[in-house]
Amino acid sequence: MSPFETPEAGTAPDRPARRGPPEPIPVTVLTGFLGAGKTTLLNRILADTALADTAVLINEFGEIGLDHLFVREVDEGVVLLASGCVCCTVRGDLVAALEDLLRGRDNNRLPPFSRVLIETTGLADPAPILHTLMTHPYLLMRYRLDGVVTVVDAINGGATLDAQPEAVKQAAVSDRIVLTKTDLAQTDAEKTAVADLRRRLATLAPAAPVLDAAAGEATAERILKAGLYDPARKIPDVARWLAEEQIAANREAAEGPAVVTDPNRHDDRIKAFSLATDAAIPASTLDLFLELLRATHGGSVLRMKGIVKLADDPSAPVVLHGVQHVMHPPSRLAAWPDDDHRTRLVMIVRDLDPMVIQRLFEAFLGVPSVDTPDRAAMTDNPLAPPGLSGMR
Ligand SMILES: Nc1nc2c(ncn2[C@@H]2O[C@H](COP(=O)(O)OP(=O)(O)OP(=O)(O)O)[C@@H](O)[C@H]2O)c(=O)[nH]1
Repeated sequence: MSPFETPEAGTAPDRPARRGPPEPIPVTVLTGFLGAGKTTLLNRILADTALADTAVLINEFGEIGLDHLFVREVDEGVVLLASGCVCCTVRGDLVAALEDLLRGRDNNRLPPFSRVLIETTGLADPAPILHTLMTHPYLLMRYRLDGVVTVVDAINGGATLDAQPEAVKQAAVSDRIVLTKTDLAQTDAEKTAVADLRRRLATLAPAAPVLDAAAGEATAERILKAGLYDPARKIPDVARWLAEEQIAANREAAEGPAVVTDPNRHDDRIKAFSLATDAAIPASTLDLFLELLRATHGGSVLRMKGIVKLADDPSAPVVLHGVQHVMHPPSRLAAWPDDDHRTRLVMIVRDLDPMVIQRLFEAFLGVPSVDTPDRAAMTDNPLAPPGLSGMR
């Protein structure tokens, strides 16, 4: 009997029932650079009843994960992968999480799911993830890589492709590209930049349709069910990246996995860290902190997201999203999404010492510290960035 065949309960052992292997479960990888709009898209498509039986794995970069709080109806089908990036530090966790999902499904601990969606971190190099899904012997028996959906931010996308090689890879391996934030392109210059970005994406991923999220094109039906992932339909670089992964996998098999525990190992220039406080923050203090951050270090902050306890109503926290130089309008939640009621800000910065921001944050909160200017010294300073001097 083949290892895939199992006798039906009650059948005579000498006449095993002929049952084929279970249908492999399609896996979709949702990727895209920091803040491009992956979680927003995930929420939108999970609301589609056609995806009610989807298990979701979320990978986050940073010491404190927040994304899982914002995915609608977090239930036992949503698994938060360990801190660190799924493409390097937690590749083993990805395999373990996928195995665990199957076990849960097989022993009825989890509801039966018929699709898996993996949201990668914004910094993920997709090649190792795809390589794992396409070559791991056990995963191959029960799962099949269905497709890669890459989310690209229409406003920041061009600059991101210039500066971040991961973003180029994310676009090049995609089966579908979801272009977000086209609604924010208002001026002629911004609209021209979006048209340039579309041309660039067409060169990087010639076979991938580009779906405009703001125009309602990114429906569950259109972005999932891509068929079977086929590296041959991608630009030649993709096959090379996947081949490099095979070399890395062989080395790992020979020498054992590299022991990496630092979620910041991804790129020495990029650091993820978090700020947290119990204190309720006055809205004006938060505004000033964000304004000073933008004015002084805006170019270095790739991503900022957080949940904030405001002094006016500490029971209704505010969710903040900053993506490079764009600060998205904050939204107010009716209640805290989990038991942790502290303000938590996750920052991902490039070429900046996290301590600089940590001190700035503490100065605004009024935490005394040696060699740190207090808030008044910054805001009343005639040399303060425009818009800040004289503000309280
Ligand atoms: N105007 C507009 N805003 C959008 C759109 N898509 C996403 N956003 C906003 O962009 C911000 C970041 O979106 P997220 O979905 O958190 O981005 P992400 O890719 O999951 O972020 P990371 O997990 O940090 O990489 C949020 O404030 C969203 O509301 C869009 O099409 N238009």
